[in-house]
Amino acid sequence: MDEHLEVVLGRVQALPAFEQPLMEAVGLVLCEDVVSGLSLPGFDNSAMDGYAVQTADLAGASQDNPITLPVVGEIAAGRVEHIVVTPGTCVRIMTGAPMPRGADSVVPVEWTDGGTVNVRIAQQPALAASVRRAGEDVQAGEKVLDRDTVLGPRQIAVLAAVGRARVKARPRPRVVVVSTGAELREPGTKLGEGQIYDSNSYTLAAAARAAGAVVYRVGIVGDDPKRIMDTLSDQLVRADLVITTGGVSMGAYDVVKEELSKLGTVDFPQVAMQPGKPQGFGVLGEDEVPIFTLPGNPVSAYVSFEVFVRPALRKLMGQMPYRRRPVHGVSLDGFSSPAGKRQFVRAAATSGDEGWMASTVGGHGSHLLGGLSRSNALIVVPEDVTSVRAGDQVELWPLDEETG
Ligand SMILES: Nc1nc2c(c(=O)[nH]1)N[C@H]1C(S)=C(S)[C@@H](COP(=O)(O)OP(=O)(O)OC[C@H]3O[C@@H](n4cnc5c(N)ncnc54)[C@H](O)[C@@H]3O)O[C@H]1N2
Ligand code: MOO
Repeated sequence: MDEHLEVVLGRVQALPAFEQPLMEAVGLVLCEDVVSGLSLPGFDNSAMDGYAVQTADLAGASQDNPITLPVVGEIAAGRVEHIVVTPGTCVRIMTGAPMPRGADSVVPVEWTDGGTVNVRIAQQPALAASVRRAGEDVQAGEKVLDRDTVLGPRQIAVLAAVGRARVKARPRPRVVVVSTGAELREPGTKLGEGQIYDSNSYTLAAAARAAGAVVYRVGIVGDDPKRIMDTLSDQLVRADLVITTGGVSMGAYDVVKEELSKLGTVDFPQVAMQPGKPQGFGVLGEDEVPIFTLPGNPVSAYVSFEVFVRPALRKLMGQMPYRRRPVHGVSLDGFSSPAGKRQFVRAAATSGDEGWMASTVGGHGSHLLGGLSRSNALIVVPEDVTSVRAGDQVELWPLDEETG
């Protein structure tokens, strides 16, 4: 399994970065150091709704001994008023409004009678109280974000605040998902005898989107070799990565393996893991677009995505770490595991005061989707372990932590 993952990660390279509007860049990896062109705050301004004053005028002001000052003007946020606060006067001011010349502190309105012609002030502010200084947050010329930062809401906040409309970031990979198999029908339509709904293309499209990709779910293409190959070649123009499912084991109609093997650019190894033994990986077309041909069994397809495709998508996006961060915990159930294969067991895991605990859900069969839907983790059993007892320490992959 590790060898195959190395092959995959050796082949997939991070997508080139380009300038993106801020909202397109949410969740992407920044590919430049961002230096602020301006200071934050950009000018001295009030932190309170109140009165801009000369502090010295209010020496000794108290509840019992309020001091009255004439109000010589008013400044709201966004206004430029060239009013000067001279000794013995004050200016009504709103939060975020530029400090007028002459004033050296702000009295919050709660300490006053709220007057607009004259105001009674019952407390002396400290010098510079409630004044937000130009540049106290960010200085012009200062680096605000480092290259390789993943852009979340807090990083987008500072980018917008320093006036950036676009940033250089690695784009979301475009992923094409195709499912093969003559038995497949689209959910919402009627099933005939021997037919099943195509769940894999939905599973994989959802998983790729959760990992950050833009997904084109092509859906069912049947098992006609020409149709499969034509669809793949048509889709290549909009794909940074292609995923197919089905048709890669030993059956008489395993056409994906048969047809793609002829190209010589896709390999079909048997990987020592369960589920997910029959794998296919390689490149297609002039642009050498990476392709994963995942097994058709639904749980195998999903586990294969987790083990191989998700790390590849994260590498395309430049998002470290590529692999899921494993945790350690206790298995609450005992079960057996095949010798010589790494096994991924569906589990419901919780993390509490005593660390991680995991119960197995459903059976081990690669067709058992009911249990998969109740799981939120995989227990990973090494190749040389053939039985896990209740209470044993195990490696766990929590599956719902999209950033880890
Ligand atoms: N003689 C052997 N038979 C099988 C072997 C083997 O080594 N020797 N390996 C088994 C393993 S393990 C797996 S996994 C599967 C892989 O099969 P394929 O990738 O060829 O997939 P199919 O045969 O097309 O389908 C397998 C199974 O999955 C269902 N399926 C397929 N696509 C979908 C879909 N989009 N949504 C829902 N379910 C899907 C399909 O109906 C089959 O039941 O091969 C074993 N056999
Ligand atoms: O190894 Mo297959 O991928 O489990 O059912």
